[in-house]
Amino acid sequence: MATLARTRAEHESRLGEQKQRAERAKSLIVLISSHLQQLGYSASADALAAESGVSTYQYEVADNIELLQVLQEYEEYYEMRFARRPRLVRKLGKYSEDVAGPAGALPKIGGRGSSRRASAVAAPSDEPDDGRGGGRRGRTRGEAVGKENAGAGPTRKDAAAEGGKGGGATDASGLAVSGVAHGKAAGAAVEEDPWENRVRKAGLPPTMAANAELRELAGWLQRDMIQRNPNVRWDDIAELGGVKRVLKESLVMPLRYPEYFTGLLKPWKGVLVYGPPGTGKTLLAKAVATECNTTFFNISASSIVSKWRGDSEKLVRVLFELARHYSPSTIFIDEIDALMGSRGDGEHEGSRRMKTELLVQMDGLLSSSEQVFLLAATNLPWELDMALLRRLEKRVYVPFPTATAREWMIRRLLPPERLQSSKNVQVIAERTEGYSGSDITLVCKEAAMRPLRRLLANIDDHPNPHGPPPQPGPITTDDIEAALNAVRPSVSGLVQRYADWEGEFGSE
Ligand SMILES: Nc1ncnc2c1ncn2[C@@H]1O[C@H](COP(=O)(O)OP(=O)(O)OP(=O)(O)O)[C@@H](O)[C@H]1O
Repeated sequence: MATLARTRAEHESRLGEQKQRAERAKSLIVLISSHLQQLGYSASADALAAESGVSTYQYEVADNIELLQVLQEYEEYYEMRFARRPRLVRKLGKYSEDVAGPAGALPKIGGRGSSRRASAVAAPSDEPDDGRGGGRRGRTRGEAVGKENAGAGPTRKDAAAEGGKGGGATDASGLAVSGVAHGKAAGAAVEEDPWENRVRKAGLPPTMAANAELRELAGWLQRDMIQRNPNVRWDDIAELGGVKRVLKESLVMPLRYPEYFTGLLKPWKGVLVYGPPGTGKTLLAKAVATECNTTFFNISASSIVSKWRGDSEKLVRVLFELARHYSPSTIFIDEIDALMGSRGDGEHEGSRRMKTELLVQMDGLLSSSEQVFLLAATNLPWELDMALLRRLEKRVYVPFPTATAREWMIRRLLPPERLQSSKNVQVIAERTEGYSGSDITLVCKEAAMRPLRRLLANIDDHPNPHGPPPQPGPITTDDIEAALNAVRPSVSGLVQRYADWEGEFGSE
């Protein structure tokens, strides 16, 4: 009954999402039509109405809204978040000349090549490295598509949220595919992705395909937990050289050079990264996934516990079975302490069974040569079950950032042209000892927000939509001071405890 109720609730939520998407698509057509009309392209606007089937003449754009403004606000948001302007379109080289016709001619809407063009919207910058570390590096093996899809910034949590919203699209083979193709929902470039390809081709293991309950669990994992190339490079992560080395050695190199990792050197199957919250553990997992090009299961333990409480044992079994089926695979379990805290007397029976299942599955990995790896992250390693700890053969501490790492992060977030004085970078770096990477992001965001707040307090309520938007002033020393006072480090006082635990259980 519980399963039925859940299925019904999910179905209703999917219908709601579909309706919202259809509404959004209609609004977009009306906005584009209005924009075309403003530019005098009324024939194109008529063609758009005819081809889309939206009776644009029945709608008007609501007050204070227009396409240019929507784009402008997106640009401002992006710049505030990622400290650089988004690149909205780019040239397609020879392809563009083939399909676009003479310079200046509007492409036929819905015609050949239009989806390629639309897909380039919101592609991240591909400028060469600008010295702030945010630029693009040359593409390497395994990096094929993610640049277009992922942008430089969105986090796993963002991506998971997108996946959650993505509904339950299934392809002809009954496979849930929308989560595998996050980029599609976002309207980003859609090209063959090696992981997606692998998942599609492999379908479901026959035992799962034949069982409705297991199919449901597999569908959720495929839809919400398999992540496309997360597009985080090692160079996007400040310092942490020792941790990167261990992760490369344990999870990346064995896949690239399996011939070296045999016998005594057979690869580690379980790696634990631990340390204070916000220090980059999830980023590191994404870098592993980007580098290895494995099928990447990005699991948040708390989402398993909250969504599949009663079925979590089965879910764990299905997870590992799918990972084997789509191997090479990396299973990243974030907040593993939520799943595998120490076992106590008052523990719920279902939870006990789920933990036992995870241990059984880990044993299966450790004793096999299958290319399936478990990467687990926790903020509180001392709360982990000892039996699990023994199976996580490599344990690596992810510490708070050093002054140099902090300075590097701040330079990326607050480029010099935003600052009244470039000395402010050092001021923040010196004053943020004991802050995590995510605390530093908050400080920089708060500092950047203050000039914008001043601007918004005095802005004209009816701006000229065609004029250049007013720009916020520079971030002043007072803004930095206020931001440092407003954002305190989210964790303090545990450094010694981490050091003690590392001394006893660490294995770097
Ligand atoms: N070493 C780093 N280099 C660059 N950015 C970092 C680093 N550490 C943290 N950050 C910033 O902090 C944010 C949070 O990092 P992340 O989610 O990887 O931390 P976490 O250790 O997994 O946190 P939690 O334990 O709370 O899940 C990142 O998105 C990034 O902006």
